[in-house]
Amino acid sequence: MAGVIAGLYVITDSAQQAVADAIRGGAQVVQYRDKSADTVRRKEAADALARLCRGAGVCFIVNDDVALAAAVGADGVHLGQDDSSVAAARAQLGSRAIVGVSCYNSLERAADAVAAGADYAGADYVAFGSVYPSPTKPQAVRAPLSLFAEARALTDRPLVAIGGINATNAAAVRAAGADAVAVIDGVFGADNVEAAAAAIAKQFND
Ligand SMILES: Cc1ncc(COP(=O)(O)OP(=O)(O)O)c(N)n1
Ligand SMILES: Cc1ncsc1CCOP(=O)(O)O
Ligand SMILES: [Mg+2]
Repeated sequence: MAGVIAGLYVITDSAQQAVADAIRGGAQVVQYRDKSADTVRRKEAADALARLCRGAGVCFIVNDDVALAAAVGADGVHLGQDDSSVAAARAQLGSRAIVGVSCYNSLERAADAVAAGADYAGADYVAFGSVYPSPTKPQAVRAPLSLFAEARALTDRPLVAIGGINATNAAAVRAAGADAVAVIDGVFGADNVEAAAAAIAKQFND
């Protein structure tokens, strides 16, 4: 696993071939995000993605579901406001797991997420967004790009931007201070997934 959250971070609900294409294009992190209640399908898809990512040396994160992350040996979990706490996730996944937290447009939420508790180290990365209108989640709260400079003043941990990011705007997001961009439509909505991933990933290459 690549332990670092940086560059292109793709989010998918399963498509194996497309994920392999995105990794070839330069994705460094893959998140399994599947809102389906079909637990058998979720386990099979997460298992397959975990194997793919392990083989490629790419970091694999499960969205929302700490138990599923543990069951498939994922590198970590991504938690939103409706999900488990960082402390509970760490207790289940162990101290080496990567725990990311959605902060929407809230610096206060980010400060709380990265704060260490008595027996846990806080979040490993924090995510802000939607930074642009998102085709996947149009109702998502919007976060200004100026938030990244403010967030950098409160933590050294990786800052992830999400929402409406593509090859055209990724450079502006990086320039604003994001260490990684989490992308669904801008990669998996493209005719050529590998090329779309490469066009975003290369903007983080220097
Ligand atoms: C990297 C990353 N950032 C933000 C989110 C959104 O998480 P959340 O707010 O819990 O919303 P859902 O994705 O669960 O609908 C994410 N998944 N990944
Ligand atoms: C899960 C999530 N949270 C905020 S925007 C978003 C979806 C991102 O998808 P896209 O890259 O297609 O805008
Ligand atoms: Mg969530």
